[in-house]
Amino acid sequence: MIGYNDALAILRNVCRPLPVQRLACAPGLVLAEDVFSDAALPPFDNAAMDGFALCVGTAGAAAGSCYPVAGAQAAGDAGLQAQPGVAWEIMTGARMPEGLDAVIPVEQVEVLERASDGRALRIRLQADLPQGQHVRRAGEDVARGERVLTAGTRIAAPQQMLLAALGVAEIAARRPPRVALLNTGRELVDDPMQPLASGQIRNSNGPFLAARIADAGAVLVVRETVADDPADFLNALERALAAGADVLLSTGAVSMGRYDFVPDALRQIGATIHFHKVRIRPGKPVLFATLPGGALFFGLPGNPVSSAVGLRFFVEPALRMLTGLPPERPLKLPLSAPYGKRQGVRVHLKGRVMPDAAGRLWAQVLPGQESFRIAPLAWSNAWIVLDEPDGELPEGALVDVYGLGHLLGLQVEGSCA
Ligand SMILES: Nc1nc2c(c(=O)[nH]1)N[C@H]1C(S)=C(S)[C@@H](COP(=O)(O)OP(=O)(O)OC[C@H]3O[C@@H](n4cnc5c(N)ncnc54)[C@H](O)[C@@H]3O)O[C@H]1N2
Ligand code: MOO
Repeated sequence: MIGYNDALAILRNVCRPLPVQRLACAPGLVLAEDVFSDAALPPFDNAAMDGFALCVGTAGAAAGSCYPVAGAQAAGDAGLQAQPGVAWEIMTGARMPEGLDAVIPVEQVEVLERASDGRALRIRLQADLPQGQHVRRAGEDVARGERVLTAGTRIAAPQQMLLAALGVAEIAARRPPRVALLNTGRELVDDPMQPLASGQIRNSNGPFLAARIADAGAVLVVRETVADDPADFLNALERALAAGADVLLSTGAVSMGRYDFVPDALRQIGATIHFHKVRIRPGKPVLFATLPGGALFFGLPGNPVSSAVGLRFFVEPALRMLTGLPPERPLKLPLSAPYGKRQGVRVHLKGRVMPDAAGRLWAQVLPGQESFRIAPLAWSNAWIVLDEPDGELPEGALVDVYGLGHLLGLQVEGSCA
């Protein structure tokens, strides 16, 4: 049986990034090339405050100085040339009139004279005004030609904001992978309203994995439940491929039981099985294959937590490889209590990361680590991963911690005080 690192090396060899396309900017795309700005941000000098714009030079202007006001400049008004010695009323974001170099906020100005429409005609400064005050300079945020985003960045709202500000309509990117999910097992019931017959259980892996696949930046194109019949399974596989799936996932039927048909069914259609069974817990029977047309196939074990580990530690790294995201790195956090690791394999533990009263984070191994126990999974907010070999870990030992999803980060709420 291979170890996790060898399995990951096989994934790296097999998973080729999806083709690069020119696509309209949208959250979820992963940049395939660096983005350089062909505009400056801000695009022109503008006011950071509502007030009055003046030319004060390097000496600045002193409190008490008086100025006539030539007019008003609002956001959206085109540039204009200011005459020496006059002020312009100005609004936040308005283009600075040419020749003016400082803005005094309206709160620091006394209006000495107003027109009949209320417009200020003459002002006195109530504070000193240094050159450059409250002026946002062109290019201060982003210079023209600057590299603003690097290849391998996933577009989320902040990147979308930057690209929108720069007027970038299209990027060289990789689309989200398309994933199909087939849950196998004649015991499974999908309809929550359907009473369970003897021996039946509800399909809980299906909704869990569907939600996790969306969180993992992929698009679920097919989700089916199939009985323990290889022919039904292969038909469902065909439908998934016809729907354009890049990655196919199955749950169940991948271990040693009499009805564990997935490996044989895959061989029957000429799939290449790269590995089956990895030295991990839970999730040992995980299988990875390439289908004849090139689509990737992951056979996840049926036990609920085993399917979760299969998705998090095999499928999600593969999704990163397909989209050109760099490998994930775990956080290192201290264990909240001693833990004796005796499983003889790499383990993925349902964990809870919580801040103590001082705000320091601790990683707790939750009780109930068996792979059929889903209640502790619902209380977990992290995976604690302990690699081979075994050993006694004292309280405070630094361990590898992963968020629940590769794009979710660590979501810490509440406190254990
Ligand atoms: N003799 C051996 N038996 C088992 C071994 C082994 O090495 N030798 N491995 C065990 C391990 S570890 C795992 S994990 C499971 C994996 O089995 P399968 O992948 O073949 O899964 P099934 O037998 O179909 O189901 C296992 C378990 O999970 C429940 N299940 C399945 N699908 C769902 C679903 N969609 N929602 C909720 N629960 C599901 C199913 O009812 C079974 O209880 O094999 C061990 N056995
Ligand atoms: O490895 Mo199984 O996934 O322990 O239950």
